[in-house]
Amino acid sequence: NGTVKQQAIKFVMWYQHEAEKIYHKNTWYQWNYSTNLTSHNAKLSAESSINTTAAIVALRRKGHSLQNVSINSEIDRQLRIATFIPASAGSPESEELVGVNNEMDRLYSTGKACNGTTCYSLNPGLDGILAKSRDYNELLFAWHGWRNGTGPSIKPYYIKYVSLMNTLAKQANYSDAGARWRSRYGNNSKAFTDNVQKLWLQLKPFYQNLHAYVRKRLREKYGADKVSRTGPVPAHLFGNMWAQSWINIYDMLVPYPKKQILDVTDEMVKQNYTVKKIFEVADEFFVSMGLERVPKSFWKNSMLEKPKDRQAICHASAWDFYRGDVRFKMCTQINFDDFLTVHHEMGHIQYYLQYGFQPLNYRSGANPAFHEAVGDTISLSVTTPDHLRKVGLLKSSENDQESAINYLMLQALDKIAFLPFGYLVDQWRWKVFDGSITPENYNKAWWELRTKYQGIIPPVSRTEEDFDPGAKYHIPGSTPYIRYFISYIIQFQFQKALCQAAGNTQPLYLCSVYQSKEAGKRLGDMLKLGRSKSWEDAMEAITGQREMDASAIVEYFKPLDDWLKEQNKDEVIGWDTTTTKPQV
Ligand SMILES: C[C@H](NC(=O)O)C(=O)O
Ligand SMILES: [Zn+2]
Repeated sequence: NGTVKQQAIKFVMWYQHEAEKIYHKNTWYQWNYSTNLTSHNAKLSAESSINTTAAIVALRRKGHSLQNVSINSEIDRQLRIATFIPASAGSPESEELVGVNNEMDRLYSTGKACNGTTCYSLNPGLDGILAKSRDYNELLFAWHGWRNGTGPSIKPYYIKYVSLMNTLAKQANYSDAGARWRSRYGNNSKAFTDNVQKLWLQLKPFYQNLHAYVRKRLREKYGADKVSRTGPVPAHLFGNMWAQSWINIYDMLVPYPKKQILDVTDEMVKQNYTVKKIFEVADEFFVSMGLERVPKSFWKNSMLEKPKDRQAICHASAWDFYRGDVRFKMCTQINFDDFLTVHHEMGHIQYYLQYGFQPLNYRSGANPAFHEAVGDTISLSVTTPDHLRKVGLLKSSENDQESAINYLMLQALDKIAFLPFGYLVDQWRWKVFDGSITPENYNKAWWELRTKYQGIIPPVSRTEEDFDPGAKYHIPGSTPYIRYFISYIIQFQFQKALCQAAGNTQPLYLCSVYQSKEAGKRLGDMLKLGRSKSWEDAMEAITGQREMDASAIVEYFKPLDDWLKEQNKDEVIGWDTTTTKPQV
């Protein structure tokens, strides 16, 4: 009954429905471990990963029970479109890898730094010290303590992880795990890494301009004996555990202190903001553009605050359980950092909702950077002075040039400060996977990259007993990182396109697409594609261009770059890397 094609499609529809149930169940076991880090739950999560692959393989085989060769080949063709099974899935190495990843996640998420009997976790705790303290030695305790409490215990697992990842990559016909990760951006790895390097070189002068200004301010604050005039800066003074975002030291860097200053954290605390309120503000923005609202189940199923009675992975993440079940896991605090993170994660949730109707294989970002850019693009509108006034988080209403420079400085401390770190993490990891960085020089190679790109040095000497990459979530968490570097650039491309769609006539940095249904349609149409089309097609759908392009971020920050050039007339730009020895 019915043609071969119709019978095959009927099977694949049934297959999708069954497969969604299997994936939903497996996701729950991973969620169960991430929100309750017991060894029992680790075992269940590893078992579930193995059972899932076996169940999916069995499900596909059901199609072949139709005993008709032409239907079977049509089914295989349809299945290749509708879903995927990693070639290495179900192998003994993939089972061992799940166990190693679970243990590294647990070691990272339960890491502590103690002084005497008082012990601190990262969140809340050490990240708050890095954000608020202005005491050189207190900052040093938190920075050094966190690295002592994570790296060394993770390192042996990491060495095992690298070899398993490479074995599985080879089973899937990749030269190494880095090549497998880069393949998500297209099949020309060299062209991809050349493109990414080109973007960095375009933005490096601006970063060094910002670095020179911040170094001067930190030297004024902590003294020339701690912060040299021409060398790299001690890594623990930037308000962030990895010196990847400098917004928490904005108060030391405000260009015009007498003019309007955004202090979202202060306003949120004053207004007794709740965690739920932050999520509602973010959700409402998407809805105002005609995009999807999060389902009711989201509020019931999500973990929005750090649990009191169990250990959880606090690094924020958004989860697609399929079947319309989308969730959040975050140890949210009431501050600007987390206000931005909530919008970032709500961007992932929006993508899940928009491509939820696609075949399983297409329910993913056009490339991983697209997934990271959605929420941040919306944040560019949400954090404009105009919108913060609308939601009551900014009281003053000046919009002169000096207030604009104050505002652009805050944005640059988040977006420009991040670029070298976003770029270097996978420069290190790709070399670890291809073997040019070996366990004997993991840490030395890490700090060479950190000094070369970020212009920072460790405040205390480091040895190969340390494993500082292990003190950054994404390394033990096995989450690729170049996606964030690319996202920080393409999100301005997206914002420029959405502002055009919304009929914006203001300078790009003042544009907000709040309530613009045209902008919502432009964004929604691209999100619905998932990865059913190439990322170049998706980029064209939203911007009209087919490549990643830094001109939008350059346009957005131009007034600040000009201002910094003026400020840095007598400063040395860049840093001499001879002084990689710590300042003691
Ligand atoms: C930029 C990156 N964001 C994320 O993990 O969501 C980070 O936090 O390091
Ligand atoms: Zn993300």
